Amino acid sequence: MILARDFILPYRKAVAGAMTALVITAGITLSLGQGLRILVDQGLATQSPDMLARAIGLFFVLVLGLAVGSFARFYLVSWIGERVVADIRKQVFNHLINLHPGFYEQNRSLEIQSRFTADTTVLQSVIGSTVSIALRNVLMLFGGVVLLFVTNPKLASVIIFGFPVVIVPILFYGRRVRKLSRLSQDRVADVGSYVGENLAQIKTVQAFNHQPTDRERFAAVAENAFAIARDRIRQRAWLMTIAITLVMGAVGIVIWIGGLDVIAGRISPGELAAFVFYSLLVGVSAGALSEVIGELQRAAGAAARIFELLQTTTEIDPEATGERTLPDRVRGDIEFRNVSFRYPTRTDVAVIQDLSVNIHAGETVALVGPSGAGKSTLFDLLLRFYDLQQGQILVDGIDSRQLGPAELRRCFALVPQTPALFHGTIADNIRYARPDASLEQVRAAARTAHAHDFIQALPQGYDTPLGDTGLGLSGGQKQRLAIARALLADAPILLLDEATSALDAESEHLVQQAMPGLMAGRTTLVIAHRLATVRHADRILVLDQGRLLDHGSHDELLDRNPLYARLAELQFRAGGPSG
Ligand SMILES: Nc1ncnc2c1ncn2[C@@H]1O[C@H](COP(=O)(O)OP(=O)(O)OP(=O)(O)O)[C@@H](O)[C@H]1O
Repeated sequence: MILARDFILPYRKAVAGAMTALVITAGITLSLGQGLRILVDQGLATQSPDMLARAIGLFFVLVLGLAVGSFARFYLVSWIGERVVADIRKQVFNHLINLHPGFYEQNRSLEIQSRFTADTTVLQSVIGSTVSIALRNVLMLFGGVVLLFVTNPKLASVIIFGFPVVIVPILFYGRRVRKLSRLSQDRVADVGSYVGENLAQIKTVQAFNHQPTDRERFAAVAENAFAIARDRIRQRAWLMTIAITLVMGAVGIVIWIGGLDVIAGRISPGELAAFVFYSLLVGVSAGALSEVIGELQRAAGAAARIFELLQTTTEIDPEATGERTLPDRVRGDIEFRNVSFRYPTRTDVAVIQDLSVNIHAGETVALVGPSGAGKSTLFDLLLRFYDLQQGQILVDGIDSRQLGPAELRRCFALVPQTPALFHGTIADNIRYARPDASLEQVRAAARTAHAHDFIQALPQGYDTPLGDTGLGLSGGQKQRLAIARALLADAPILLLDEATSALDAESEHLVQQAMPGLMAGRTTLVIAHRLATVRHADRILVLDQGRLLDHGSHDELLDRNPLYARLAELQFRAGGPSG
């Protein structure tokens, strides 16, 4: 299996060390019974302090061995668990971050996140402890049974016959407890997600005075969790009671039968003591094994889910290097040649239909069309998030499919409609495309993007940490950060998706002012929502239902294209200084 081959085999030395420690500690634990026998028979029964001292001496040697062995076992096994899980997490992340974006449309990212964290944690606890507990107890169980027979075959036979009577009820209740504890964990997760959802939306909750309803609903969730937990506790209490009664009852019977043998002189007291020790050991190991079996099954499930993720193949491999490379200075010519495209999840709709257009280096082209016309899809295709079914997209005359995705994407800087900000400082976010950029370069980009002033006004300036989603910044400020990032990326082609309505007039004015600096010397494709943008564009492409209806300047299109005239009237908000 992949787990053993790819992840555990590299650490075979640690595994061998752990196994050795495991066998040694199990051996010592088993030999403690023999030590006990010597202690009772030679140390105590002979009433000789010398013999007692020797027996105790042996005992301490064994204990020392056990202590050292347990240290090695615990350290090595836990180390392997943590090491393997760190490797798995890295490998899964490296795989996920390269998967084609389409994958995330078919799989909920929350689900994938839970595989990533919860399932790897299960694996970690299993590799880092459960497997070792299981192996140790298997060794103890078999060793214990063998030594029971070695110590006293007659009593051992009594135990073996009595074993099922003790173990079957314990297994039965053990299974019920396990089932209930899984249910109970699920209910606790419900409690967690209910709290998480409501706290994340706290303003909506309070604005609509929804607290009484939430209190009631949450009470039900919490009470439900309690009810399941109560059942589990009750079963567990029964399990404990039955286990103590049966195991101790069995021990009592053994002591009784064995005691009679001791009195009759058929066996020594030490033998009886060792025997009781081994029967307890066997009982405890069997109990422990029954507990970890469920855990091992859970781990098998977790491993399967993780490796399923690793085995999904990416349709567009960003690591792949195509057969061609671009020159150092890309001019930024783009050509769509008879491009047709359907999304893999919805093959019945042709989102782009036989689209051909030439965009020249340095040109600013506005994409305009009703919602769903396919404007964003063109960006996705340019960035090769999806592959075309028909036609070609050429950059500087080279078919983009002949370029490796990484080679292709270095030609583009993207400013999405909702700017994506990441955990880190403002400077980190601007540096996103060029992590090695100096603070001076970051500041220069921010100045051109008209972001410098508001950044300076923040208490920590460029070192202000942003929350996961850029919490604490206005829509316009986020947009200008995204522009600064694109500026610093310094790519020959700019893909700009204008925000539709997130900006107030003032921010929009600033964003508009930042535009010329951004567009200068670059080929710019902009999904336009503003009059100012279309007026400034060299050319406007009018799209409808995946087709290119027309192209030309604002005034030409107003005259001759009824769809454009309608869009111009309805859609373009005259934001910022119009041209
Ligand atoms: N990932 C996807 N899977 C399947 N269909 C999609 C996907 N993304 C978009 N579509 C469909 O493709 C069509 C074009 O969508 P696209 O987002 O390109 O339009 P748009 O012109 O950018 O619209 P808007 O201005 O509303 O953003 C729409 O009908 C949409 O439903």
